[in-house]
Amino acid sequence: MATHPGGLTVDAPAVRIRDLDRSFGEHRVLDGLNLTLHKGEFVALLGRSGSGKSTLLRALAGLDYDVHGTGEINVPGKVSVVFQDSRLLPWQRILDNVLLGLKAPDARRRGLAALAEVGLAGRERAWPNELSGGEQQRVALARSLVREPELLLADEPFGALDALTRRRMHGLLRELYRRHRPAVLLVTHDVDEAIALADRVLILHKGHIAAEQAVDLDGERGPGDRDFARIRARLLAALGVGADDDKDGT
Ligand SMILES: Nc1ncnc2c1ncn2[C@@H]1O[C@H](COP(=O)(O)OP(=O)(O)OP(=O)(O)O)[C@@H](O)[C@H]1O
Repeated sequence: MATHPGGLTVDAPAVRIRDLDRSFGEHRVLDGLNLTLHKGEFVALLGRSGSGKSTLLRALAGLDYDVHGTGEINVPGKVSVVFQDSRLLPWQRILDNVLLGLKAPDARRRGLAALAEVGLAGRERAWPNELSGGEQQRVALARSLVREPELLLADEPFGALDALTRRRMHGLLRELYRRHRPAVLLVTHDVDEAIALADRVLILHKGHIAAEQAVDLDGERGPGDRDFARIRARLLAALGVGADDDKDGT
């Protein structure tokens, strides 16, 4: 908690990044980047291929061992990460994958509850290779949620799924978010996915956050909706993409 000079108490943000630089050798990828995420806020990050989205996510997750960098990063104690591939251990059953490294007296009960939440009740003894790609991503979400993160980092979590499965996963992620309320940073190439899921969309360009767009939509969010189309057009313009070029995202 922080206190304003006037005595008003406000929540500290979930994420605060100041002047972040990250370079691979001579190649500076992030350049004076500033970013704040509020507690319980769902933010999507768009940017052209190679713009540094994964580099930023890895910096937040504390996984950027091979990068030179400076800047200030403040994240909460409990951070979970979901990647494009589920990264399940093939020799561990589903429940053991969910509980990996989790030390809690009621871990098993929590693991089973998390599996039920992602629609995999009864599958706890299955092996990862017995599950479809979409089901494996459900397990990855359960593994993240069972840790009750204050910040969920997701790097193209649905990028490898077919369109229908992806839409189902959107509904699931939004529902899990509504119930657990972590702050979320979702990296995606897909403008429609960003609008469908996030409350704010950021665009990473030339090493910093070059544009931002609030998604002030209520209820169901579909590409047929007029306000959805308005936000989409703005984001595509900020990305420098013509609306007709974007059939496959950025
Ligand atoms: N380990 C590394 N060594 C050297 N350069 C790297 C390394 N990882 C990333 N880069 C470079 O850093 C830049 C940003 O990469 P990054 O993966 O963060 O981009 P991205 O926006 O996530 O791209 P994409 O959308 O294609 O996944 C790229 O030019 C990439 O080649």
